[in-house]
Amino acid sequence: MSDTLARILADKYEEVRERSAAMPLAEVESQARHASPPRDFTGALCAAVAEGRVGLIAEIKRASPSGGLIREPFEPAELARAYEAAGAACLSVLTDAPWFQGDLGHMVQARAACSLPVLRKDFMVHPWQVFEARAMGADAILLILAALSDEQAQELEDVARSLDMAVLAEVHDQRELDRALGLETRLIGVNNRNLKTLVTDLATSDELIPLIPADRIPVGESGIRTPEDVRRMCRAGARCLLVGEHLLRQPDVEAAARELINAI
Ligand SMILES: O=C(O)c1ccccc1NCC(=O)[C@H](O)[C@H](O)COP(=O)(O)O
Repeated sequence: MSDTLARILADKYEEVRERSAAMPLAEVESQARHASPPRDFTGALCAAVAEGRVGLIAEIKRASPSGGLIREPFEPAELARAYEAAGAACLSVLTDAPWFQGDLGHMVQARAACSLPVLRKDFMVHPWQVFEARAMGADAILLILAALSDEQAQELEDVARSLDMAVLAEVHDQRELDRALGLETRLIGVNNRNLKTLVTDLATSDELIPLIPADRIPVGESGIRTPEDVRRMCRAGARCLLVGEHLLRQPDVEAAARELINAI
């Protein structure tokens, strides 16, 4: 099967089935509603942009389907501190285990090591995962429109909003963008990576970001490596960027993040 997203989702539904059997929804919801308040993810991005900087969402991931093993040794807390020192606005932490060697513990460690708001980067398909994310400290979740029906996306957004979490709605084509604009979130991520084929092309952002209405906040995602890539995303209309692999492959992640933040 060549559709990577479909394979990931099949595993994810099974994982959620097992985990929710071990802890009932009401229990994980109660933990989420009693967690300490979330950090302001959207506000941190807006503040960076208002100060004339790139609003960088710096990613923490050990591995990925397209990149294989990306960083070893892998120290989420150290990476979080380096990203914060560089001036990143927010963090994104992969928590999917089978495909990214991620773990909710990575998110907990990263968030505890800094004051930045943190996105739980995973394949969210059920409210149980949103409650779990908040219970473990997440300030924001990702909703991948390619992985969700309109009804699912709306339900997950409603749960996140009820917990004061931010939502990053991710799209890869115009149809998904139109659907994302039916949600209330202001954060619209344009993923340059096709999650079916894993091919990355920054032209996706050139095409879609100009179509995003001015009352939303476009976020360019994936395949961003150089200061010129950053300027290209800015020319398209996105001053907020989500960057992972390029940073994580550098020995000095702080310098690498600073180079991208200061590219405009
Ligand atoms: O990165 C992958 O191979 C991948 C495969 C299937 C689904 C999602 C995938 N990645 C998630 C992301 O979109 C990236 O982690 C994120 O946008 C950062 O991209 P990059 O800077 O290229 O690491």
